[in-house]
Amino acid sequence: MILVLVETDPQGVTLTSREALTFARTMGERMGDPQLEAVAVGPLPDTAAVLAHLGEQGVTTLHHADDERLAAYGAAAWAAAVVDVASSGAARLVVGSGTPRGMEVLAHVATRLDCLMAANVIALEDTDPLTVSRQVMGGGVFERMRLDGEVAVVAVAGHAVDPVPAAESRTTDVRTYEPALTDADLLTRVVRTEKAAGEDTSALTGAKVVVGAGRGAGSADGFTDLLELKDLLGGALGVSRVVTSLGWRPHHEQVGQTGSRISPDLYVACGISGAIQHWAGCQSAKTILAINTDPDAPMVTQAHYAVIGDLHEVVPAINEELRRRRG
Ligand SMILES: Cc1cc2nc3c(=O)[nH]c(=O)nc-3n(C[C@H](O)[C@H](O)[C@H](O)COP(=O)(O)OP(=O)(O)OC[C@H]3O[C@@H](n4cnc5c(N)ncnc54)[C@H](O)[C@@H]3O)c2cc1C
Repeated sequence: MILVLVETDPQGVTLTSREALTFARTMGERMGDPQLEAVAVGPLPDTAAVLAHLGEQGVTTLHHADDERLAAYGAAAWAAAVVDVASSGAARLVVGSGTPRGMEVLAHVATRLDCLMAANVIALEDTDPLTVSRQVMGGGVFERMRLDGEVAVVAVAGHAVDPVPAAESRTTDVRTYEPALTDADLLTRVVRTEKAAGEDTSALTGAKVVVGAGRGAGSADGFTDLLELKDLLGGALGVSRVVTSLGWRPHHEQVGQTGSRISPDLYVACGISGAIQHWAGCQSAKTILAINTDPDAPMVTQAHYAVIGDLHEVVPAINEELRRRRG
């Protein structure tokens, strides 16, 4: 059995957990172990939506740890709940998404199961022995890792795969259980959660088109055409750290290792050099168009398409053409 720890939100199973489900299903199929089960811990915001997502991914059973002591997140308690299912079901793999919570819980799970763990995994290379590719150093370096053991824990890097539905959807059975929790499991618990004011990154991380801007914008006043392009394409603005450090744009627009990770269909990177820390946040874009005066800038050499030129000339020309075509 392949067991996936899923995180939920009011829309059902989170995007990164659905990605982890797709990844786990593919692993199971290649390992000859297609039995895919899920575990969710604590209250579910919308059970029907969660089950719809799980059924679509081919999950046969949802193990729901429903215990009031789990209402507040705590890594050790969540891990105890996951280990309960993994041990009783003899899971061969425990998979989850590489979110901060996912990583934290899975690290506890691997310790409790005394088994191997690979984090930031982006691809399955081989099944015997289990070999995966993973990204490190903020996505700038790729490693191949072999896990010589019977059971393994895998944290899947965000946006490494698309959440593709299974060939056949399932009706997912729900098994509610109360995991065995010790006092020690409950020592660390979240007591309050609050959103940082003005730091809503959802428009950027969920955008299908992102117009990126770097130092090449020139100044805080240099964004007018870039913002117009963003509006014409129905997208979001993303910027480099130089731009936020200089105070030209707010931090929640930053893309990269210390900003948001984006995976749009199109990333138009204007006046951005493509430093490794920026690349870490945009490398999952399906198509990258770089606009830059330097033909040797890493963003240009790694992009699918590039326009070599001054963004203050190129972007207004694109905007004009888009407006003309739209009449
Ligand atoms: C620990 C750490 C974490 C970091 N995290 C991040 C992060 O999350 N995100 C991030 O972005 N950076 C991050 N950085 C900073 C990163 O290393 C780079 O310094 C930064 O990404 C560079 O921003 P930039 O490309 O806008 O500027 P520059 O590197 O100065 O590049 C500007 C580019 O614009 C081009 N250009 C200039 N004028 C024009 C013009 N008129 N038209 C077209 N092109 C023009 C130039 O040719 C150049 O390629 C981090 C650094 C560290 C050390």
